[in-house]
Amino acid sequence: MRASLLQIHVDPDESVDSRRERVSSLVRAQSGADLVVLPELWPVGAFAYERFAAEAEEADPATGPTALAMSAAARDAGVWLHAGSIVEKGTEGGALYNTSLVFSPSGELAATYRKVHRFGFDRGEATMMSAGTDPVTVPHPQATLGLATCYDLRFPELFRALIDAEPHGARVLVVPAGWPAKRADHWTLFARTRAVENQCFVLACGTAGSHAGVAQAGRSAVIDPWGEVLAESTGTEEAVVTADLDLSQVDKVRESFPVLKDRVL
Ligand SMILES: NC(=O)CCC(=O)C(=O)O
Repeated sequence: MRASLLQIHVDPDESVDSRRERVSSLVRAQSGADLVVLPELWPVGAFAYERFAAEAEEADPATGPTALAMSAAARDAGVWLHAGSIVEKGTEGGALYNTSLVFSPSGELAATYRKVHRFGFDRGEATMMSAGTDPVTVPHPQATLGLATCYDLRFPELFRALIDAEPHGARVLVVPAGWPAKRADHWTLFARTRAVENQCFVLACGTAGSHAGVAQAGRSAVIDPWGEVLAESTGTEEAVVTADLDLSQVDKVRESFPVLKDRVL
C-alpha cells in the first residue's frame, strides 16, 4: 500500500475557498497512491474555535462544499482519500461535530467518523462540539483502516476497540491531527506507541502553519507495526510524506512477538 500524507499549511490569511481549491489540486497530484490522508479540520483550523459555527458544513457531498470537493478530487485521482475532518453541521438541533470523511476512488463517501474525545477541557472544541460515540473502521481493499482524530491519540482504549472490531480489525490506524508545536514530542511519542502496542501501521498526519495563535507541530509520520518510522516530515512546513507499507508485516510482527494474545483484561 502506497500512502501519502498531505501536511497542509493552515493559516487565516488564506480563505477557506482558496485552501479547498489548493488541497483539491494536491490530492489530484497523488494518483498512484493507494491511500491519501489529510489532517484534522484543515478547512478552518483546529484551534480557530471562533469560526467553527460559521464554517460548519454538511458531510454529504450533495450539500457540503468540502465533501463535494474531496469526492471529486478522490475520483479524479482514482485514490482512496481520508479527507481529514470538517466542522460538521449535524441534523440534531444545531449540534456540531469534528467529523472525518473517507472517500473511495469512485468518489463515494465510504465512511464518516465523529471524533469521540474532544479537546479543550472546559473551552474550545470540548464545549462547542458534540462527541461522537462509535469507533469506525473502513474496508479499504488492501487493509482495514481504523479511524481516530488528534486528541483521540491519548486514549489507547479507542485503538484497542479498532483492532478488535468485527468482522475485521484495523491494521492501519489513520490519525489526522492539528497538533500544536508545543506538545510535538507527545504527538510523535503517542503515534509510535499506538503502533507498537497494537502492532499496526499508524499514519499520523498533522498540519503546518499557525492559526488562532497556535503554531502547529507538523511532524507527520508513517510508522510500521514494530514502531519504526518509515517516512516523516521533520519540518513544520507544508509537506507530502509518502511511504510504501508492506502490509504482511502486521501478521509477521503479531506472530513473531505475540503480545496481543497475552492480554488478560
Ligand atoms: N485538536 C486536538 O485534538 C489537539 C490535541 C492536543 O493539543 C493534545 O492532545 O495535546
